Amino acid sequence: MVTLELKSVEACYGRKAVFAAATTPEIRGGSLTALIGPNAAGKSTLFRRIAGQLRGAGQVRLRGAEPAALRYMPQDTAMTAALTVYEAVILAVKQGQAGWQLSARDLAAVDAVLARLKIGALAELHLAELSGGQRQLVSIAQTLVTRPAVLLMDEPTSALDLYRQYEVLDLLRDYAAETGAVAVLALHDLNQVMRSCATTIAVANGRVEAVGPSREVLTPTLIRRLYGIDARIEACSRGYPMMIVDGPGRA
Ligand SMILES: Nc1ncnc2c1ncn2[C@@H]1O[C@H](COP(=O)(O)OP(=O)(O)OP(=O)(O)O)[C@@H](O)[C@H]1O
Repeated sequence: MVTLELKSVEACYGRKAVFAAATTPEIRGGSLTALIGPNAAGKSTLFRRIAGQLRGAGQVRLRGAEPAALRYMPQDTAMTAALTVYEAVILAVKQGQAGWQLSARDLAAVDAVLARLKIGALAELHLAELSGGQRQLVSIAQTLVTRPAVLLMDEPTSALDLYRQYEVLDLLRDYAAETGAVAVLALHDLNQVMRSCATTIAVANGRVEAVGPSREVLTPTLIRRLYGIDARIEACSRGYPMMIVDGPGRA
């Protein structure tokens, strides 16, 4: 079982502290965890701190996996446009590996991830030729190809059409269930969170405001506190909880 836990974690840029002491209970692998909060709340900053790109006091405790088995997919992925899709995913396989030789296993992993994301037909295209959504799917392929034990994905569905958003979330949920990976996704769509993510971490104003099962955390009270929005939680025709937005909260 892979788990991730934050103990009084500080995350700052120079003297500007975004989090002074973020603490969570153990986040267990095997299902998706949402990281939610308003713009500039610190979601990307917390990912960078967990991924080791920012330093600070406190402890990021990873159990059941090595730090090298963590992959962070930033919101804006810089891609070298001269590469083809296939080459870009190969490059992701070789990251952290010694040497440039490709094994049959590496090639099979690339083929498998492209097939799973249904982008095999794009393999020979250059990244510059892709649409925004296609580029996001390639980033997801690069993130998943090494089968990481910990995934931190910053708004992984933001450029995808509605069908693809749900397809990718289902794929990530299946991946976490199959591998036992801890998978934390920063998401803005709370309906997607309620449908796909077992656990939710809510952040705002440099604090972890709530952590727990999504259905318990995502209450109208919390939504109003985080976003200033009046909302109700009802059930859709398939029984999933749905947030109905009534509008900005009245003073
Ligand atoms: N490189 C940086 N240097 C200094 N401050 C930064 C830097 N990156 C982000 N910040 C600041 O840190 C705070 C948190 O930003 P962050 O990008 O983590 O928010 P977020 O929750 O991911 O927002 P969004 O939902 O808009 O993507 C903001 O006040 C932002 O201005």
